Amino acid sequence: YACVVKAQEYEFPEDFQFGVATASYQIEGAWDHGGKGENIWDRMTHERSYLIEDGSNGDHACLSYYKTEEDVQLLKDLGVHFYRFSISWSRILPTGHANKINQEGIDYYNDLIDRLIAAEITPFITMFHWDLPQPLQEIGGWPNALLADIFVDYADVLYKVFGDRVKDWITFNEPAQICEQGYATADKAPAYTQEGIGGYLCAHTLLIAHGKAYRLYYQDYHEEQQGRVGITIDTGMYMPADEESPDDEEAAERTIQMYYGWHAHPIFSADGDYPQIMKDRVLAKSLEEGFPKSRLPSFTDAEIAMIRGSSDFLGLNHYTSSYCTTIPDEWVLQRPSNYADIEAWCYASPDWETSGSSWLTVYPEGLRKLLIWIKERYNNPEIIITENGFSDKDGSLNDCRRVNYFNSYLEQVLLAIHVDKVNVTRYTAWSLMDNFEWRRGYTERFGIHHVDFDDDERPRTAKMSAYVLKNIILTKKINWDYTPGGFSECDW
Ligand SMILES: O=S(=O)(O)CCCN1CCN(CCO[C@@H]2O[C@H](CO)[C@@H](O)[C@H](O)[C@H]2O)CC1
Repeated sequence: YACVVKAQEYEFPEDFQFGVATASYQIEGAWDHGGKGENIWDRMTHERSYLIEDGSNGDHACLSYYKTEEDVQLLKDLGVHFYRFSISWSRILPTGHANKINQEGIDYYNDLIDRLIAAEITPFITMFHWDLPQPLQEIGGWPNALLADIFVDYADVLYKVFGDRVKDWITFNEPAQICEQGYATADKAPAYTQEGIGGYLCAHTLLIAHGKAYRLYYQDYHEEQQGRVGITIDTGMYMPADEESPDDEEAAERTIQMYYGWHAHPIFSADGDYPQIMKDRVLAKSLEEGFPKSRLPSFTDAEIAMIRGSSDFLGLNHYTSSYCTTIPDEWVLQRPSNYADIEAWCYASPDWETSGSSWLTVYPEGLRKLLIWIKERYNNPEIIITENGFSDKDGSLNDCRRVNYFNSYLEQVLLAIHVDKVNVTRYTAWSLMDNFEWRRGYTERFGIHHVDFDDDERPRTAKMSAYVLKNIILTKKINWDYTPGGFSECDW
């Protein structure tokens, strides 16, 4: 095994940056305070609480809306270079439309931004992390193409009000979760089941919205503000179950192209537009199902050109991977769906360590393989890992398994940088603190700080992983034998 390179002798480059991430609905609370309007997660968790594992919601969450000073102190103690957080659209524009701007909402984010800058921490803002204003859902939500221009109006307000101090923007967090889970598989708000249709219409609007928001920045703001605009797209690494099987190889490639390429190819590929394999397969399936045309909308040539290259970095959320194989015909869903369009069966290896989340198993090498895949397919873009993290259910402060996850995945980042020459410039750990984990409520914890949700003060307590991350940021190295004071040794 001499060839197994231990990444321990590698260091993170001098200018490599570390940060942590959160999202507005997951941490802020104050759901109806400070002039904020209702969003689709408020509505869904209030009206359909049975969809949330513990019947909870984000009404109070971590009460971060009232704890800016305390949370910025946590970030200072960690020594992070940047903090990735998201803006609640309905806190800035309560109806979603730019005709009514809520000054209290602006004041809240200005206070956070100014405190971060005073602490020499770069604010890294996500404009949209799933919390769509409810009135916009009532005119159809993202499947309504008109939402693209309404989103651009929102982005315009953000650039104008915060752009003098905020130079790092992400338009959308995870189009697949917003669209396929929001409008097709019902795993995310607004939890519709327009399988094979809702997700495709939603993502079509989102890609146009993203492209237009990017072009607006360069048309009206970049010259003066000199910032950057990107997008965050999530994906696992999909690998053939049997490396010798061409069918499995094809199933894996089809999956990453039609789950990840769906959103990444229009922006980051040389040609732009949806992946050809996706256009071909969805059209063929649609005609087979009796549709007069493809369920996948098509871009005009002008839209393809407008969206192509519309990102200054590639934001990547990665947690886990899968092996893929083709599914037997009898397994193929007899109804339209993205899943049936892909027609692959992907699963985690039983050998991989599990976590507190059913979908998250630990396969660090998957991250390196994915980084190489992106480098080769999208001409070596600047990659910012905008989320990576591990969940448990017990919230233990002695979170050895989370430490193991971070050390192992960061080792793969080091190998990708030094051996494979992938241009990764930043790493963001999900999450700064335990928070509202969507339909899992508070039953799954991703935080490097524990939050006591039974205490009205929502006290934050640093877990061992916070100290380990702090040490990595300080030393720019992975130190497997580092045990912070006050914690018992991990048995690896
Ligand atoms: O790769 S595989 O195909 O084998 C399995 C993929 C399963 N998906 C991956 C993306 N994930 C959304 C992550 O979602 C992100 O992660 C955090 C933790 O969930 C959330 O709290 C954040 O808000 C969100 O940005 C949902 C589950």
